[in-house]
Amino acid sequence: MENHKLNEKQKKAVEYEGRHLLVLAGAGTGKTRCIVGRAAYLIEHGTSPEKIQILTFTKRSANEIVERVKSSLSTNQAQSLNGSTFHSWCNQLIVRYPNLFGASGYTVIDPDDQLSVMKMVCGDQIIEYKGIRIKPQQLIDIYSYGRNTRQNLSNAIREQVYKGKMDDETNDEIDIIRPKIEVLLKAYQTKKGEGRYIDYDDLLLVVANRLRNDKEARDILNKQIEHLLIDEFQDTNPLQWYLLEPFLEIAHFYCVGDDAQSIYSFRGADFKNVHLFKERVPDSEIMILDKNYRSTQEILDMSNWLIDASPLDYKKQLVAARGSGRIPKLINITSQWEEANFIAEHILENFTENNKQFSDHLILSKSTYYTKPLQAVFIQKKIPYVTYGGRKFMEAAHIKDVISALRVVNNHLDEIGWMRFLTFWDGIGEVKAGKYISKLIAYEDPLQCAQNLGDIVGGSEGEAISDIYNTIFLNAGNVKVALQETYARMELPLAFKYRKDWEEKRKSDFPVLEMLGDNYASIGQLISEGVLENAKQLNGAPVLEGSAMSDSEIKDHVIISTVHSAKGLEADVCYVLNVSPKVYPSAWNLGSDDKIEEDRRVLYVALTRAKNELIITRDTNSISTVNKAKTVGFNSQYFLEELPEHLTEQFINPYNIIRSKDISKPNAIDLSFGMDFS
Ligand SMILES: Nc1ncnc2c1ncn2[C@@H]1O[C@H](COP(=O)(O)OP(=O)(O)OP(=O)(O)O)[C@@H](O)[C@H]1O
Repeated sequence: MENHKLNEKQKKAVEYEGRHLLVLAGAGTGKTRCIVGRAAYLIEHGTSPEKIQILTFTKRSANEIVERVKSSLSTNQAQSLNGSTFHSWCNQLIVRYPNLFGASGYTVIDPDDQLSVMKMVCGDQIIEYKGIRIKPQQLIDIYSYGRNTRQNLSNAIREQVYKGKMDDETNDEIDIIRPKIEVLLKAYQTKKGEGRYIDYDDLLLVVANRLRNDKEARDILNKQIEHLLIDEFQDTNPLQWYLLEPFLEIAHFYCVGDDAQSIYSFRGADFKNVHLFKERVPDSEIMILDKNYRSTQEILDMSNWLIDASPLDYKKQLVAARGSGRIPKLINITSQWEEANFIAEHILENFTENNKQFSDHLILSKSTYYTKPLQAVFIQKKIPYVTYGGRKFMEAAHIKDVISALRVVNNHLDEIGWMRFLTFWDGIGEVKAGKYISKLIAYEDPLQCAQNLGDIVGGSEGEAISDIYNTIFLNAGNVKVALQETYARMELPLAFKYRKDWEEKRKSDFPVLEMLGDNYASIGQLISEGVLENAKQLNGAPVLEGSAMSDSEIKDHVIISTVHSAKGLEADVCYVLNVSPKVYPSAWNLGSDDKIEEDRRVLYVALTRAKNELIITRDTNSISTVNKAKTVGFNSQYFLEELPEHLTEQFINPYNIIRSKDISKPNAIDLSFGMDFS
């Protein structure tokens, strides 16, 4: 099993006998390996897998860890091991104990739906003061930030609207704007209650509040959970801690984290959870890992240099267990097309000549938006790729249309669901839909809706809508059939609505959706859990976002990821894009030391993903602009400004790298034909 490949310190951490442990360790030092090893160790030593809960930040890493535990054990002992995100774990608890948490009949709404509710609440009201206009999305952000950081409304407004400024003028403005925001946020909460909606953050609160206040709930879960294994502990936020705290008396905590990789403060992450671990967690210990097994020393030298230049003291100097390798390359480019072509050529060369697979290549960018030219070049050159950090399967418009029909059968008070389902049909606009909805939500149950829907809507749309509603109602116990029947009835209008890219992109998602239906016992479960899952990971059926190649053909693909979605990933060759002034750190963040340091950690995470080859690109135009700006006293605080020369090898024009293999003057052609005519 995996423990055999553990070093002394890792082994000690895996076999920890005490109550609560934090494994504090640098990039690539085996934190994931420790979680995998710990779960396997516990199971091998008699803990039943159902009593172990692994908590991660993405469904992808949860699946990966669970799969690794399973394959590291000789029998299928780990079949029922559970790994999930905080949100989906809470959701599972709520679904498993509907009475205990009192949330049955509630619909989980995703961020898009949250925005719809907020828009309904705002109507035509506008909050505007001194040139600052607060839009519904910003209201959601303030609300979510306040709840995740457990800070009061004024502080949440300060962070989200005023970039954390503390001066008197800002204080006065916050005092004026706050009451208007408060009214709308309270109206939003009321609307959620009326529609029986719970948003993602509510999932955590529902569980946390119950456990904190109810001994019976703690006793019940005490029988259910023995060990919590928590990945990326540096990125837990105060709300997550509020949820975890009551579990301290229920379960053993096994946390792994790296303070130098904390990159989620904009969602309220607080790496004090790492620094204050011993104070907050009685009966706990901290163990440290420092030997890096992922990268060669040259890659670590650059990463160490970056983090060492921080005013924060991370006490991190990673040492490569693998020894020395290639020096990182710093490629200066003049346009994104040049960058895209260089990367595409480099990958193709590796693929055809160096025996590498596409999946040996990982491309990291701060935003997916920046990678659009790269994606276009990949499509053109037929390089298969997937993107991480893009839109989720269940959040795509065509999927949400079909799901909206199921939502209104599951909860006929679901106004967002009704709005989407009714306005899907030609001839029904928002005003008409609003009138129908007020009648529909006055009914006591979905059966009455089923009986009256046709009459309320009237005409051919009324017939179609009522037919779908009744069909779902009758098949509520068989999610797959309900989905098939719904899709069969919506296919034509769907194909029309999305005619631009129906055939090549959207249509093929529906067999996946139906397959997904098989995993759920009820429509309610599909809706509440399905919105939290990324269907890409389910049943091993990949749904490619962006690539023109058909999904089933591709097993081997390049990964294009945002740095934020790249936690835990690693690859032989890594390209870190656009490490330019004004990007690292971002020009937006220059006013805040905390944000500059977070950008530094983002770059650190990116650099430390590479195993053997690290290729960094940067825009020469922005360097020359910054140089000019420097003469007038502007300081970009660019991270690579003082980069010591020996840490990287620099190139000016990337084509030189590919073409430098050729000589500059053409030889005369040598036509010795090699045919022996003797
Ligand atoms: N004891 C070991 N012997 C050999 N290889 C190891 C050992 N421990 C870890 N590795 C390898 O080192 C790499 C990094 O390990 P892992 O992903 O567990 O680190 P991590 O600390 O979670 O990294 P990060 O936080 O940067 O994502 C992996 O390829 C892993 O297989």
